[in-house]
Amino acid sequence: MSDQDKRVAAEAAVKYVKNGMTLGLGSGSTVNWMLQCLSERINEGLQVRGIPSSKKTEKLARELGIPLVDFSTTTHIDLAIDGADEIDGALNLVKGGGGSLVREKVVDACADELIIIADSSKVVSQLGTFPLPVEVLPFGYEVTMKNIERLGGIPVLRRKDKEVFVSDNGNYILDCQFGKIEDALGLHGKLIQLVGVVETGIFAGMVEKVIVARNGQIELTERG
Ligand SMILES: O=C(CO)[C@H](O)[C@H](O)COP(=O)(O)O
Repeated sequence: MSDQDKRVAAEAAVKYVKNGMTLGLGSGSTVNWMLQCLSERINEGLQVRGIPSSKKTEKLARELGIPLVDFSTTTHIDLAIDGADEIDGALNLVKGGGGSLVREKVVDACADELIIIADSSKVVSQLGTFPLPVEVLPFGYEVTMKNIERLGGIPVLRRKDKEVFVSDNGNYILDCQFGKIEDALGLHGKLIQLVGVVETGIFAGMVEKVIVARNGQIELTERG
């Protein structure tokens, strides 16, 4: 993991931002670098507006003077820029390490284009080393855990500072180990059908570009 590479990837992504765009603002430390780069361009005269995918992103964007727009007043996003926890060769992702997967998916899914930025530690040959975050309703979450176990997963209730982690939506996150994931969309399909599951951290078929920085050099992969 390298902060330098996160910044390099973030800078490369911001070059795709054009005047007048409505932007989906992802979440996480790599996106935080992107917000810094974006605010520098805004200070130089770029006019954009952002839709944040988490309370943390909203707070930082406000501090950096990035104009925000209420999601309820627009359904069109030109470009979303987000991070990831794992990226495979088919540009499928595992996301949600920061616990913002639901809002990220809502924002990313309605963008004309989604660019993922990451340092090279996020690139994997197969998804599944990073436990899959699954957002669930707190009500009856123990039953949901058992149902996830029946699908072959080992769910762990996420905690932060010894307290149960609560998402921006008031839900819990189960970090689920499934071993290597052969069929990302298939696994998502099974999980999302379980009562109590709100969303999974599998983002499949959503990404147009992945910008990975490795030792300061950019590697761009585009959906074929
Ligand atoms: O999905 C996410 C948050 O829910 C983040 O995009 C993901 O965890 C990557 O974060 P970072 O850039 O800090 O490694």
